[in-house]
Amino acid sequence: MELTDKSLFKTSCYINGEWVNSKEGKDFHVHNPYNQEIIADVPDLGKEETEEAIKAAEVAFHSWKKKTAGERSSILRKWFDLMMEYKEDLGKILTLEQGKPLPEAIGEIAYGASFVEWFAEEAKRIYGDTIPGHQGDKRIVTIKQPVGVVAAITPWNFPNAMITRKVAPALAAGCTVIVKPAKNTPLSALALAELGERAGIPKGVLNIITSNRTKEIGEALTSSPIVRKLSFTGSTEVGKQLIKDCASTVKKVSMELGGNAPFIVFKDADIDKAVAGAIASKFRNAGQTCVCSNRFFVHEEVYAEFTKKLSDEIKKLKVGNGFDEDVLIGPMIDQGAVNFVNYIVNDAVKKGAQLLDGGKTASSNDHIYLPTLLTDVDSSMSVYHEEIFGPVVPIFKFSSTKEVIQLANDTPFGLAAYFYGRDYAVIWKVSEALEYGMVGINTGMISTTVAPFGGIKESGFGREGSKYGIDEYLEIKYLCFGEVDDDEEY
Ligand SMILES: NC(=O)C1=CN([C@@H]2O[C@H](COP(=O)(O)OP(=O)(O)OC[C@H]3O[C@@H](n4cnc5c(N)ncnc54)[C@H](OP(=O)(O)O)[C@@H]3O)[C@@H](O)[C@H]2O)C=CC1
Ligand SMILES: O=C(O)CCCC(=O)O
Repeated sequence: MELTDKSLFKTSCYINGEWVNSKEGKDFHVHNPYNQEIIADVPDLGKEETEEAIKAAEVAFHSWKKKTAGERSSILRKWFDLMMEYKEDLGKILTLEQGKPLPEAIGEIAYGASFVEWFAEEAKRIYGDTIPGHQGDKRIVTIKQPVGVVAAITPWNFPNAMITRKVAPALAAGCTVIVKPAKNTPLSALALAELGERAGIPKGVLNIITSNRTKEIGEALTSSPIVRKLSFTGSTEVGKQLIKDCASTVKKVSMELGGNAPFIVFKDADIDKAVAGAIASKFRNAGQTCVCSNRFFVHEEVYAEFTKKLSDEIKKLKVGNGFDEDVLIGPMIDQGAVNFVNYIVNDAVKKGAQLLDGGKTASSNDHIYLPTLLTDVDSSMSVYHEEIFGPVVPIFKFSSTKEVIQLANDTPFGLAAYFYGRDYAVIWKVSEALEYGMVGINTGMISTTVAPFGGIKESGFGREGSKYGIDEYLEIKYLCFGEVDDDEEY
């Protein structure tokens, strides 16, 4: 892999403005998910280094919060500019450690950078209120202040954007941050820190801890009274544990957890558009995205047409090494992910589903799962209940709007939902009836910096991006001004 700037390939951690290694001299391997080759060794930090990072972030908080919004904004803006300048290099590092096709990886860098640009601007718009007093001698004002030291725990599926979506609003608000990236994809996080340093982020404001001792780091972050906020993206199971762990110090918490997105095709839908939307929403990152469509509900009158057209498109998807031209589906992140998708598909087939496409790994590479289409699927199968996190489309048949709303909502998750139809009376009703934080109507692509990203139910709480995203890193303080005696009349 050729980088225009080789110094972006960092293999040390970043704490208090220094590039550091493990005190115990421990490292762990980072693998290329396409061929399992070792691509780097990074520090396996523990509790001690985590506590040092927390301390550094606490010290830095006192000066960072005092910078003007304009000063914080211009540092963030420089960081954005550098990300865009090096987007090809950052994309290559991302593909190498995560596997997604290079154009998709570069797209993620631009997406990640867009949060930095957006929150550079939002830093200047942290407004308070004046509120009419409840008594004649009272004046009421609110101000917003940064919550303090933030911990961000991020996943491997978006190794760049899930960091910037948390760090940019935190820094804009005046908070300082400790990031623990996923152990599969630490290199993108370290490259971001390198560019952050070049942009002028002061020491201690952004700290990156890589570790193979996940639980130890998690406990050090969640038990610390200095850390006032935890923002997490990952599985619902881990999210629930982290919420419990944060209770002991009553931290402010944001959780962006798993999904089980329905994709509904009504009988009046534009079927070609629905097929294009299904491909876009399902196969992004080989299906390893929390907003990927998980269950496809298609009206019985258009079931055959939709299935045939989708199957034709699925056959065109090229799988392979993310660095090869025209590849649209790269490898799964690891063997565990391949095993899980295999289990989901085999369970469905055993219970009567028909396999129209895929259903196995590629003959050339057993970490690439072929795009898979299952029909005759029903609610007895795991594919109905579980987040697949892989390139599998299970199609269910429905006959009435009432029935499909019930099916769509029949899950503890509530992140994203999609539907295709033309009747605006139905569109409004369905939009309101779906118990999800985000709904795509006649589109399979909903993610953007400008809109609030987040879920309800067991998909979590809190919103990222948009004008709301910065609120997660702010506290509202209310000032009640009483009257001071003054003899003069005005
Ligand atoms: N909502 C989403 O975007 C995502 C959802 N998922 C779902 O979760 C499934 C499993 O994926 P997986 O990667 O295991 O997701 P996890 O939830 O295990 O990992 C996400 C992040 O949390 C960290 N983590 C895990 N356990 C702890 C802990 N006890 N304390 C502190 N941090 C912790 C991980 O660290 P480490 O890497 O060191 O283990 C990683 O940084 C997927 O198949 C998918 O269904 C996964 C990723 C993202
Ligand atoms: O799977 C995730 O958690 C990342 C969401 C990516 C997006 O913003 O669309």
